[in-house]
Amino acid sequence: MIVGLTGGIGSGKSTVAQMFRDLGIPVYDSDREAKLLMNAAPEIRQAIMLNFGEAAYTASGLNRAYISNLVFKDKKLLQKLNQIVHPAVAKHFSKWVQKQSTAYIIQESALIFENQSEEKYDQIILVTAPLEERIKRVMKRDKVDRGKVEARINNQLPDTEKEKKANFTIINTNLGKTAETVAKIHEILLNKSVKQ
Ligand SMILES: CC(C)(COP(=O)(O)OP(=O)(O)OC[C@H]1O[C@@H](n2cnc3c(N)ncnc32)[C@H](O)[C@@H]1O)[C@@H](O)C(=O)NCCC(=O)NCCS
Ligand SMILES: Nc1ncnc2c1ncn2[C@@H]1O[C@H](COP(=O)(O)OP(=O)(O)OP(=O)(O)O)[C@@H](O)[C@H]1O
Repeated sequence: MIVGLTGGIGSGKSTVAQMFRDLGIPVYDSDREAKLLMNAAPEIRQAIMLNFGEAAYTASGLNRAYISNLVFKDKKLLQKLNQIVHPAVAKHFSKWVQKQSTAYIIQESALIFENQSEEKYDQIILVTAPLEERIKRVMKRDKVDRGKVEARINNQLPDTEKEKKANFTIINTNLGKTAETVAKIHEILLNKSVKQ
């Protein structure tokens, strides 16, 4: 059974993902794998340099600050980047799935609803938190200004839209409560996987 784990920037997806890993569930981190592929796959590297210029890479690899400065204020460029990266991630994920053997596995991705890819999942878990709290968390975590966080939020759907489509919503404001909710969802998913 394939479970999607999504939520806007700073909602706490990675925090929740770690809680599921602690329960023994494999989690595929799409952000992380996208970055690895952007560095390692020659055809992706080439396509990115062609569209974003040589400055897209430095000696140490992908120049994330340079690319994010371009794409999060220009929807066409973001679309271009997504077109290059997302199919490669999807292919890599399919191979990864085949190697797993637990009752269910999770794909963590910020963009399940934005990409209209909900059909790929048997169940979808949404992580939410109040907008202002999310902005503050990311400003603190990444040491960036409010504008940088808001630019990304502007390229994501509002939680009100996502809540309608998710099977489970975790309101992540208190870590203890979040862990309790994760444990409950885990039990439900184990039950569902038996019935499948
Ligand atoms: C632009 C890049 C280089 C910036 O890297 P950076 O380390 O600053 O951010 P990171 O990848 O950790 O993303 C953090 C958050 O930004 C938001 N975000 C990232 N990519 C996107 C996108 N294409 N559209 C909307 N929001 C996005 C998400 O909330 C994500 O969780 C990077 O985000 C990227 O390569 N994005 C395109 C690939 C992608 O879509 N990844 C996300 C899911 S596969
Ligand atoms: N309930 C919480 N209370 C306080 N801080 C939290 C809580 N949940 C997560 N955080 C912190 O907020 C920040 C964002 O959380 P996390 O990285 O898990 O979010 P994310 O949704 O994966 O973000 P992104 O979309 O940027 O990858 C982290 O520094 C994390 O430690």
